[in-house]
Amino acid sequence: MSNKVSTIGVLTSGGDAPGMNATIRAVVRTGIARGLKVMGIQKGYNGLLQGDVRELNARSVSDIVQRGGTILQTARCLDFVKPEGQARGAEMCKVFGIDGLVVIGGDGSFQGAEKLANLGINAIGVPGTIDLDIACTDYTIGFDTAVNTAMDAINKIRDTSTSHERCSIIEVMGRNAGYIALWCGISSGAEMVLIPEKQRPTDEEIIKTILENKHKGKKHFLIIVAEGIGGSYNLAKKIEATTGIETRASILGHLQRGGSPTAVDRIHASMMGAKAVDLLCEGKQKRVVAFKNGQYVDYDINEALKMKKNIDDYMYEVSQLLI
Ligand SMILES: Nc1ncnc2c1ncn2[C@@H]1O[C@H](COP(=O)(O)OP(=O)(O)O)[C@@H](O)[C@H]1O
Ligand SMILES: O=P(O)(O)OC[C@H]1O[C@](O)(COP(=O)(O)O)[C@@H](O)[C@@H]1O
Ligand SMILES: [Mg+2]
Repeated sequence: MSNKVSTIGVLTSGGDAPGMNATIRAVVRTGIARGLKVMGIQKGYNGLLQGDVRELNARSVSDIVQRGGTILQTARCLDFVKPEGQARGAEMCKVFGIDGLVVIGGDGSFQGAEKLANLGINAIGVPGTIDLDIACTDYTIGFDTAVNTAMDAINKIRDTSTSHERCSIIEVMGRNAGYIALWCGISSGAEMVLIPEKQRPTDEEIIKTILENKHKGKKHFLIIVAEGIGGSYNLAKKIEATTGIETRASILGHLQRGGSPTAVDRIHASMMGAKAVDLLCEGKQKRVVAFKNGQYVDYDINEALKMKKNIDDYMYEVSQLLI
């Protein structure tokens, strides 16, 4: 079957995520294997508007499968949210002969991809975010690495917390999503996990839980707080003042977004990147690549953007039982 595209572009957009480089590599090498010309667009939609575009060959993506970040760099581009910016973006694709685009990013980036597709530049989204908050897919590139990086840091904090018989509050990323916090809570053996999707317990309830556990013989305490809940330093002061238990807060921050991707991230990233190219070759329009029920599948971008994702209630309940 003949390809429906001849030149494709690839960009990364929104927050970077470990594994994005493996996706870029897969897009470039699958594209070349399918007989396509592949153009790399630097710094997301910003680079597209500025014409920061260059051809990539198989060697351009050597030695990156194991690297965090994104060699194409990324950006949040406000101009692209406006119709004039989107029209200019479509125009720039035409200038560079790009007739299909792979957009690696989160739901915001997919909205941009949908707008480009409406302007005649077919675009396919690949879910790249450490937050796991894209509804159509069970997996987003970067999540496994971010959770493992955070877990590793939490293990280290736990060592010193145990030695001093302290309470440690650890804030992990996720402005609107509690997946990293919940997975870290269960995998690190935290007493409590505070996430934006669930009603936050009051300070008094948190303190009551700590004291109940102290009476049962617990000597140190671990509380994981998602960024979207925040307030970790204040909570630490209040716990210490009320219970007399020395309490320290640590905000892990951007270290969670970097680092060499895990095998899980490299595999999903490679498979999803290859699938995005094959969808373009088949002429499928406005799709998002997803991993659902153990299969790589694709959805219409608009349908994907309308889907809702909820934290698994049973998983949240179990996180509260294992203390
Ligand atoms: N409604 C929209 N229309 C067009 N482009 C958008 C829209 N929303 C976001 N974008 C583009 O996608 C970029 C990344 O979106 P953002 O929400 O910051 O990250 P993510 O893609 O990781 O969710 C934005 O900076 C903007 O350029
Ligand atoms: O790096 P910034 O701009 O401070 O953004 C922080 C946010 O980006 C993330 O790391 C990733 O979010 P996106 O993938 O949606 O961009 C969130 O967990 C965090 O809340
Ligand atoms: Mg997002």
